[in-house]
Amino acid sequence: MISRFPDLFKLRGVVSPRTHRFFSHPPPPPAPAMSDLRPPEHQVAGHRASANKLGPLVDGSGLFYKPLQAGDRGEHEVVFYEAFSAHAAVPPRIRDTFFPRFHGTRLLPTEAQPGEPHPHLVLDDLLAGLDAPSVADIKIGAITWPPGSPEPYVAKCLAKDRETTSVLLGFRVSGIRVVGTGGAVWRTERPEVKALDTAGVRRMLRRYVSSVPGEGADCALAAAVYGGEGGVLSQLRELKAWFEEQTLFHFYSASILLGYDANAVSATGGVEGGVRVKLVDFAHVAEGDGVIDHNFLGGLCSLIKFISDIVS
Ligand SMILES: O=P(O)(O)O[C@@H]1[C@@H](OP(=O)(O)O)[C@H](OP(=O)(O)O)[C@H](O)[C@H](OP(=O)(O)O)[C@H]1OP(=O)(O)O
Ligand SMILES: Nc1ncnc2c1ncn2[C@@H]1O[C@H](COP(=O)(O)OP(=O)(O)O)[C@@H](O)[C@H]1O
Repeated sequence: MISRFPDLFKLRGVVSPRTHRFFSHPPPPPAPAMSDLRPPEHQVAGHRASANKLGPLVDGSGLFYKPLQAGDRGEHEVVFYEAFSAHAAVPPRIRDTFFPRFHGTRLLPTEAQPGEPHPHLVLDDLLAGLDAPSVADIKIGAITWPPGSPEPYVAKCLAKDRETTSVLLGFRVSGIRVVGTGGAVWRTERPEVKALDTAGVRRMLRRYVSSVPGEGADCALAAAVYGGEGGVLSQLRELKAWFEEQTLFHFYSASILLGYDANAVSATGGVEGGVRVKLVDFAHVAEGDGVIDHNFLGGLCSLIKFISDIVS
């Protein structure tokens, strides 16, 4: 195993990883047929599956299949999930509330590589069961590359962090999809989100909880989705409390994924079935080494402030 962060294996309480154990976890459900696999309709950011590109797949069974990325990145993400899933010091409530459950890895056929099955992480589909998912992907941290990254990669990330709001705000919006009244879907385009400034980020966070079509933002759902018991704010604060303590992992380039069912927002407040606040994308997680993840924590505090301003 070649890993940029070999010490991740040495974390206390971690089950030692064996690589290429693509069928090593609790008996996996039967492999889906290629005809059942499709790119997730609700994906808002990241690499997308197409005829010549690998990307995540779903099969409607409640599972999300993320292809292992090239180089050591894919294996690194597997190692993270194995370490995190088994780590004795991770509170079960944090693991279960804020992270997708990991079901091991699996070789799957893909359209991009016919005849050459590719290993995929098998995760819970975080949007499963939502009738009309409104989704936001927010990449946390002013710095998005882990220590020890090769210089060209650092330069590429630094350029993106500067061009976007990452450096300034400690987070950037990577993609949003909102289901409005009547089922109309509004979603961001890549060039648009990349060009967002502070005012643009504020606009997007308002748009996410608005029911009007197009660009408008009435924030009609802000109290239900962002505020209240179990809303986004209270969950982010719970997550923040853990980040104020945890020194196990540094979550470079990870995103917070928000999800709610636009058809389940109650007029009297709250969202039936709750609002989902989850972390995704762990290809660049580094060892915490006894130090707080101030990069993630700072971005999280900044996001909390933006959202609480909208609620109030
Ligand atoms: O592959 P690229 O150049 O399109 O960049 C990916 C980004 O797409 P972008 O072009 O910025 O919209 C992509 O950005 P989004 O998630 O789409 O915001 C990720 O940052 C991805 O990094 P990783 O999956 O965390 O390793 C980025 O991949 P790497 O830069 O890590 O290769
Ligand atoms: N477990 C999951 N369940 C549902 N959707 C997910 C899950 N993980 C990721 N996604 C969707 O896929 C997108 C990209 O995921 P990510 O892990 O960030 O991939 P990449 O490494 O290509 O950036 C996210 O923005 C989100 O829309």
